[in-house]
Amino acid sequence: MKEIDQFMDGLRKRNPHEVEFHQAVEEVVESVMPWYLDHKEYHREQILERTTEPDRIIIFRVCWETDSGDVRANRAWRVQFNHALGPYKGGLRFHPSVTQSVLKFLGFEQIFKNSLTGLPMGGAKGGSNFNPKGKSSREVMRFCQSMMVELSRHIGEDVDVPAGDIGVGAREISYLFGQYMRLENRWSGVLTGKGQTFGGSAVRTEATGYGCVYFCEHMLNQHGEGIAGKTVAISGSGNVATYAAEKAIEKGAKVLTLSDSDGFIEVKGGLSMEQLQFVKDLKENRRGRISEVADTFAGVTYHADATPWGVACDIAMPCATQNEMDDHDAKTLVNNGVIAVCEGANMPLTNHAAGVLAKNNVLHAPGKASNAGGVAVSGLEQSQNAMRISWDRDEVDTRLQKIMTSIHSRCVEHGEHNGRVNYVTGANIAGFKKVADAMLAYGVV
Ligand SMILES: NC(=O)C1=CN([C@@H]2O[C@H](COP(=O)(O)OP(=O)(O)OC[C@H]3O[C@@H](n4cnc5c(N)ncnc54)[C@H](O)[C@@H]3O)[C@@H](O)[C@H]2O)C=CC1
Ligand SMILES: O=C(O)CCC(=O)C(=O)O
Repeated sequence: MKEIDQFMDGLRKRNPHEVEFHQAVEEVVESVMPWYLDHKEYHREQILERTTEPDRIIIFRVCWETDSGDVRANRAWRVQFNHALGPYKGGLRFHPSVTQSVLKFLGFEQIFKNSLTGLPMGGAKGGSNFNPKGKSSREVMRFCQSMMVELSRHIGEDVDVPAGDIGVGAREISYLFGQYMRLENRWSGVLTGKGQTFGGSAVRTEATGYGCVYFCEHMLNQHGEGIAGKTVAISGSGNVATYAAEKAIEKGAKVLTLSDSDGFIEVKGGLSMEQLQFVKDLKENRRGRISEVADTFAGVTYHADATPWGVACDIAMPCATQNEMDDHDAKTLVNNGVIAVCEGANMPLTNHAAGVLAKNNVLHAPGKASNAGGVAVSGLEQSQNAMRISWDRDEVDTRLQKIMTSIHSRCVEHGEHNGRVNYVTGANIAGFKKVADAMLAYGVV
């Protein structure tokens, strides 16, 4: 379509070399453009141009000392993308692959994901190229404290509320939060994903993985299928992957794989809760490699330097990182009879891989819909903090399930055609429309 090509040419010129950002925008623009051109009021007010330009990007140096007294300098960013719907909200990522392009793609996705939750949250993302792997907890603490000195000037409970992402879990959020309190001399719900004894919400840890399975179940039910008895290949072994596995097992599915950046484990009989508990301890506390699971349990095979997508399964849940599934992987899954791909990670598929799924009628839930459970419970954590109350586990889980049901309904509303739902189109239009309407109401700002 000529309008898409023209728009993308301009975006690439304005943001040279930011390939991940180009990819995320292209996916949204391809879904939204026909609808956008039919709605002249958005077009006239240049809403697409404005939503693809971040409100601001803060870039700063983070200096810290290793345990042996050596000085290190990392780069950190906060991309405050769009706050039309509420205070900026989105995670922080610590990984050597973090660049401005990666954080712009994540911040851009976050705008529409947060819109889909129905909660008042704008979109942002941040992080650093700091690599926590192999660092002691004291080194991680010093890094977090130093990062917060600058970050604290740009965030606040009504301004911007960061949370975790890859490499940022309960330990890092606690160090960041402790330092923020020290600097500001007051308690506030400035971060989410906090420990439950100091303002964190029940179910936040589990929320992204659980939400992904809730969404997957709706998607299957909508098309006459169920989740019980299905085989599931999951990638990753971090926060999202382990809690997606937990909920899938609870619902009677058989989880065949988990992975990390070195390789994957295959459990032909299906991962047991005991094995999953071992993985959680391995990754959350001992910070070891997934191969250890195969060294410990009979019936578990380790495949080095490989991804799980060659394993025949009914459902694939990529829960590790961006572009972890390419068109070759997607073709292999299709040839092996996959019926659904449900994204736990952000943008885990290349746009070509998504094209292969669409061509072969595979149900495909995009992350901005299926992994929105995490930020949704973060939004509930903000509400609890503001009201100075805390809901119990059942209350939060019930609210999470309602939000995932509502996101699914909105995808159906905007993506259904002849009884089949295109979830990518549905999620993009539903998420975009709400942001666009708010921006129209504000005038030219
Ligand atoms: N934590 C959350 O609440 C949310 C996370 N996400 C997304 O889910 C994905 C996973 O995040 P978390 O589980 O929070 O992070 P995590 O740090 O707990 O786990 C990341 C996992 O991905 C694996 N991984 C990282 N890079 C990899 C690579 N290059 N190849 C293969 N595996 C790799 C790691 O080994 C680890 O198992 C990310 O895309 C993140 O943006 C999305 C929504 C919310
Ligand atoms: O909980 C949050 O605020 C952010 C979660 C996140 O980073 C994401 O949805 O990708």
